[in-house]
Amino acid sequence: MLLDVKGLSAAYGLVPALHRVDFHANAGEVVGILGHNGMGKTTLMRSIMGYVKVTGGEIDFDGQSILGTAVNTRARMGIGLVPQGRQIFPNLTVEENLHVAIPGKKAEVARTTDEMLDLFPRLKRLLDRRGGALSGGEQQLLALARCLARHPRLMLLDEPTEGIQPSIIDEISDTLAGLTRQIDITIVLVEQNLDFITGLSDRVYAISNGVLDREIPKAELTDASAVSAFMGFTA
Ligand SMILES: Nc1ncnc2c1ncn2[C@@H]1O[C@H](COP(=O)(O)OP(=O)(O)OP(=O)(O)O)[C@@H](O)[C@H]1O
Repeated sequence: MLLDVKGLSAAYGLVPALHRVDFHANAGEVVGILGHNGMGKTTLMRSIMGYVKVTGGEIDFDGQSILGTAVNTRARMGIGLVPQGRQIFPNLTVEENLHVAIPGKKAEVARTTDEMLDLFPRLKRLLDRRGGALSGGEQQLLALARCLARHPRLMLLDEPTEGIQPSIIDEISDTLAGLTRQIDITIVLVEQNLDFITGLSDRVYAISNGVLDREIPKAELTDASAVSAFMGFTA
């Protein structure tokens, strides 16, 4: 098991956002977490990355507790986050956006940039374009490349389809599916898009009002009313 989250709770001041969340991801898996707006998806991703101070529970990464460690430490251990809204630099070019994400000397930066362009060939012809002038889908590819440039073992994806045209969503899905075949990576993604999540994930959980403690059985994922019940089971 690469990531094991046990009884994780988090709050904003006195307002609880996560209640005893339990889930895990095995090495090489794609794990999807489905939830409506405001259910705690972003808080969960940011808690695992270390941006949100948790109030209880445990997060083990590769058999080691990472609670209380800094974001940088978790990044060095091999955890990467592609944040909601992508947060690329709008005034830097695609190439510059990649370069600022890659640690190391010039040769290492050039080598890793080439590696990312092989994984995301669509970015090749966009290298000189400003981040702010990319479409939502292109920005998402760049955000994925920036995260992968640090060679994480676990990639956390916060709503990768948000604000992206349906036709490009399929391309993002194919790209992610291709990645899992090309490189050694474990993915945990949070989403509201059922088709996207079921198309990509080996296992799917639902989060509702900060509660996540049950996996949705595979057979139920094709039954919209069963999925709705899972998504609202604690409401
Ligand atoms: N910085 C904050 N301060 C106070 N409350 C917050 C903060 N961030 C989130 N919340 C609250 O915590 C709950 C969970 O929010 P979160 O952003 O994790 O949900 P989400 O599932 O990612 O939603 P969305 O899909 O809208 O991004 C919500 O009730 C939200 O209003």
